[in-house]
Amino acid sequence: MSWLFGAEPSPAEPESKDSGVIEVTDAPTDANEGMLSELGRPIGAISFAHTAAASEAQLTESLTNLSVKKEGEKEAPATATPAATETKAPETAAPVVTLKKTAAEAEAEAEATPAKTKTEEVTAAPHVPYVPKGHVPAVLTDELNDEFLELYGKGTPDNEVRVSVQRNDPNSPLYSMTSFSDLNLDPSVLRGLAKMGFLTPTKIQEQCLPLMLGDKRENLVGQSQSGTGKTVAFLLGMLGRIDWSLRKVQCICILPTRDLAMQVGGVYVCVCVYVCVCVDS
Ligand SMILES: Nc1ncnc2c1ncn2[C@@H]1O[C@H](COP(=O)(O)OP(=O)(O)OP(=O)(O)O)[C@@H](O)[C@H]1O
Repeated sequence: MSWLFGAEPSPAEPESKDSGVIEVTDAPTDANEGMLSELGRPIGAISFAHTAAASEAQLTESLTNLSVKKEGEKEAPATATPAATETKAPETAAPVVTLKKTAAEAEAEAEATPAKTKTEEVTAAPHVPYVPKGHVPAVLTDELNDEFLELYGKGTPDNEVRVSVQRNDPNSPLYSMTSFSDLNLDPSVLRGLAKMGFLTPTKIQEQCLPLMLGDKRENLVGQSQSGTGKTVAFLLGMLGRIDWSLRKVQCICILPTRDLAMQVGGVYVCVCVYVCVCVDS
């Protein structure tokens, strides 16, 4: 499953000299297995790669192949997709950001583990473009989207309490000293984050975002425990790289299952509530 991020169509479409595509994957990796058993809780991984100047034709072909693969195979690993093979090998090794959890957090999370690790059968479904309900024009009223925030943005009341408690614990991976406004993000994105109640980044976000959004275009692999904010980390990394004036595909997000893609799409809708970008799957 892939998510495409691009700017809303505009009349003038200047060619960008730097029209590379960002590919993001979010999946558990085999390399995590040791840590999984050590920590007793799933550790997700995100990877963030800059693909040099892929043409729209290449991109369309990659996406067509992705759809074909999806129908022909039960679940193809994200790294085996044709789109992934377009990625140029990084000149230097991608930085790896890994966060370990505290004993207190391990205990608190032990109860949630069965639900998080539960695997579901994914049945092959015809490819139907997904249009998020919250995909609306950039100019939005403050009343909009409360339904989405409830569904996706803040999670269950239990989760809200858990997240807010941990965010005040300096030993928690959810704790962070910096603010999103220090991260050079578009004001509309900051507004969306504030609407979700996200004022400061979690640790994985704090460490990954400067690398993803810095002047030097670095590829990155990030690992942290489940529920520590990786999804928002890679979404912000993509959004921070989009040139809003272009009406071409600029980001592809590859996810291992349709369910996860829907979930990430929901978060995207919340974060982008004040931003005008198109999403397709
Ligand atoms: N900066 C933030 N401030 C407050 N809450 C946040 C922040 N970032 C993420 N959250 C919340 O923390 C919870 C977990 O985030 P998220 O699902 O992105 O974690 P994850 O690491 O991607 O988890 P998984 O590995 O299970 O996919 C969600 O309820 C999300 O809304």
